[in-house]
Amino acid sequence: MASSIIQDDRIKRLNDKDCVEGAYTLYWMQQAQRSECNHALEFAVQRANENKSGLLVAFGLTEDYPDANHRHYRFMLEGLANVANALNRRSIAFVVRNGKVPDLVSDLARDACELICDRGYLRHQVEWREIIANEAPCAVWQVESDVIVPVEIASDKREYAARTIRTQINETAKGFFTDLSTTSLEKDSTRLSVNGLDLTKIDDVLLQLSVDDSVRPVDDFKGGTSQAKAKLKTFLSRSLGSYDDPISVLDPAVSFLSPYLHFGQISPLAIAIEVQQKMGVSTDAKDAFLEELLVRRELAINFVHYEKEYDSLKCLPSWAADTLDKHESDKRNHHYSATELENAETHDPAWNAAMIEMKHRGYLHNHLRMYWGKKIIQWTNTTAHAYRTALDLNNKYFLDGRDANSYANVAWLFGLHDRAHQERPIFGKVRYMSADGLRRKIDVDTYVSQIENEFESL
Ligand SMILES: Cc1cc2nc3c(=O)[nH]c(=O)nc-3n(C[C@H](O)[C@H](O)[C@H](O)COP(=O)(O)OP(=O)(O)OC[C@H]3O[C@@H](n4cnc5c(N)ncnc54)[C@H](O)[C@@H]3O)c2cc1C
Repeated sequence: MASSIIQDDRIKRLNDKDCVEGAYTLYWMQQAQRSECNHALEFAVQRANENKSGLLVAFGLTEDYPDANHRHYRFMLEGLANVANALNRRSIAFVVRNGKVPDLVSDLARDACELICDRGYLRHQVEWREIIANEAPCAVWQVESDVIVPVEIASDKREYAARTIRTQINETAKGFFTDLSTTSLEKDSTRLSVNGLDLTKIDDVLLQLSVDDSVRPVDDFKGGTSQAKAKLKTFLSRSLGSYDDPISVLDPAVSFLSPYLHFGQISPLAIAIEVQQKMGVSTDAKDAFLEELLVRRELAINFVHYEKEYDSLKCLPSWAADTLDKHESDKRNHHYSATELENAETHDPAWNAAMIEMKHRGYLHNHLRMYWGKKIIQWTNTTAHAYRTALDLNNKYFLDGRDANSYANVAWLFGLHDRAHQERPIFGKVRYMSADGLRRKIDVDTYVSQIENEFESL
């Protein structure tokens, strides 16, 4: 059922200042880059109507966003162009400005009655909110919209594994499966005059930005909510029903939604509701998908929220750190530098194909990500070097990189959220994955020839 009610658990005051006289109510959009099923946006509309003010939505584009390159910026700008059109249709003003995010938001906050922001969980996102809540002369509200269950409701501590958070998250999720309807903005705000970047000319915007352009945009993924919804529609009609079946390499039954989730171009709640409501699909298939979207994804968010060292090996459980340490000097039969790995110059055609696909498509199926990452541990000389190489390549090439999922899953390769296994060379008690293990999951030969055919000439 559609409702404009935003659960109190999603809302938090970030300072104790009052609502003041101002030219507009300001929504600083950063994580939830969408106009649909965005609790922060709907809350901002409600506050603007209450304040009898217009609504300005502002996005801060910074050239030195951690680890971002041309591939990420283009995808994001395509999404922001979608947001601009959608907000315009709702008579809401939207501005994207380039600069230091806290400075440009604080600048706009000087003329605001109130400021509303959404919620990302990485270190710099938290720091930006703290600075802005301090500097804004008005009340600042945070509204959490990129999880199904608000992170502190899911758990009040860092969880050990999926098994320790699953019951609580599945139980509490029931209270949050409420679709969100839109509230009309009473005061047309499209005439608010604020200068920003022209999103009808993304190429020009990209030329103005000094960002790393060594990683090119990809053909298979275009950014934006409309693209995300098209992917979801295809997934629901063609693949959800076989989500719990073994994968076909040529046509994997996955949603391809991770880049859109990463940039907040689609809401996890909206996806989950559509999955639940889909007729003619088994409960097992739906549950298997929700295990990933709800339990695993929100376990990763629990991890970056409660673990300060989420991007360092210090985050590992002690059993994993100890066993890797004990086996660090074990002999490696193959040894590659970070450059050889990045150039896909190993003896293993399946691994090379995965690296090539990652570089050119910006995406890999989960089984291939596992194999790719486990082999980096096996073929590099220290755990620290393996961790840094895997995380750097992950964040450089994946469109969904630099996400809570990136940090949790790269650390998972080294034992995070996992249990001890039978001890073996190099890995110690950390889970191992062999080439045969990959062969049991996918048709490796077909996969390798498919990648060679598709990307050989590039
Ligand atoms: C070494 C390694 C690195 C990874 N790096 C990333 C990364 O940088 N960014 C990223 O989003 N995911 C990462 N993952 C998790 C997972 O592989 C991807 O989320 C998934 O493959 C994305 O494809 P999809 O959207 O088609 O997934 P689907 O199977 O359609 O799943 C739907 C959604 O559920 C979530 N999900 C699926 N699998 C996982 C998982 N294992 N853990 C947490 N959430 C999951 C994602 O949000 C995904 O979009 C990594 C996994 C491994 C093993």
